[in-house]
Amino acid sequence: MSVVVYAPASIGNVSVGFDVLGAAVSPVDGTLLGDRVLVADGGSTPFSLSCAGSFVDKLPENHEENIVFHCYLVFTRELKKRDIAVRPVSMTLEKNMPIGSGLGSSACSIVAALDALNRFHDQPLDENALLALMGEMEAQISGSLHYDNVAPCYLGGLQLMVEDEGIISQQVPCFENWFWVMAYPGIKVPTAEARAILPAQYRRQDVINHGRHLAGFIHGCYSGQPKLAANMIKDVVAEPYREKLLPGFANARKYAKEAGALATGISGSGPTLFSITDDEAVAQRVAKWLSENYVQNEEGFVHVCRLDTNGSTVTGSEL
Ligand SMILES: Nc1ncnc2c1ncn2[C@@H]1O[C@H](COP(=O)(O)OP(=O)(O)OP(=O)(O)O)[C@@H](O)[C@H]1O
Ligand SMILES: N[C@@H](CCO)C(=O)O
Repeated sequence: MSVVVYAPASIGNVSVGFDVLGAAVSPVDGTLLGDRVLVADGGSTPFSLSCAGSFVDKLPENHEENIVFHCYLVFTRELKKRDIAVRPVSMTLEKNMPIGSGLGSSACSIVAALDALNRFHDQPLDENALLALMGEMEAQISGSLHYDNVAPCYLGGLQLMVEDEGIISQQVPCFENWFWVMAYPGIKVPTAEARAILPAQYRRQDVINHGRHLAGFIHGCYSGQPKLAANMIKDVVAEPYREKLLPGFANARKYAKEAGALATGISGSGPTLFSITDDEAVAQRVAKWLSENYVQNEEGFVHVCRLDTNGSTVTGSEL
């Protein structure tokens, strides 16, 4: 028996909810924008890991530094705590996501690995326990606990972190007709560095605006007011400080607005940007412009996406 799990790209923060809001996305043309992990019977070897995929060269050379190995360690730790037998596993990571991109690349590997390990063992951990482990792994990589990539990547859709009453994250309704244009310029911005440049404290007016924007956005989503929700997509917490890490971001946002996009922001800690529109022609026009003007090298790409409401999914038993 073996299982392959696909985990999609995600947009941390969605501009308006620093560390507490995230959205999973998938390209409309069916391209797999996410990592896949295969877990198969390891036979007489307790654990092995091999890696493939278009971004395999960007992974740490030592497999013990790969987050997938650490996922195996924490998963087996949890099984041992519960007196559940750990099976020998042979794992393969298909690394399709650029690292340090703002697309939740580490979250893709973490979610695909833990979901696949759990399925291979007949789901001994429930959704919340597994999500808590995913958060632990993301914190190990970025230096702080935030679920805004792993939660949408695992559960799908637009997710709000409530982190109370035993609930980590819950889904918020969003607008099915929105296109999310994702543009990765091809340069790297490490999450830990993009967090280190943020202020430790904020002015009262910024706190008020942040609360107004996030509450207004969630209200717009629940009351079916797309224009209000889109107008609320403004970031006073991270974007003003991170913009300098993203060459051409201000220009790109200006172009997208003139072209008719509803909102544009930094995806996670960047350098990927997202731009929202409800008009496919606008999405294609913005995507073309971003390909020609925001992408900096051959590693960059642009995808027109929809919200991925599935989150991580089984794609079969072979890669
Ligand atoms: N399987 C893996 N996938 C991605 N990064 C990994 C993996 N294993 C180890 N790493 C390391 O984790 C770090 C990930 O860095 P970072 O958090 O900036 O990337 P990211 O997850 O792509 O960021 P973002 O969430 O903004 O997309 C890198 O140092 C990378 O070498
Ligand atoms: N909320 C996180 C997402 C990083 O992937 C940040 O903006 O730092």
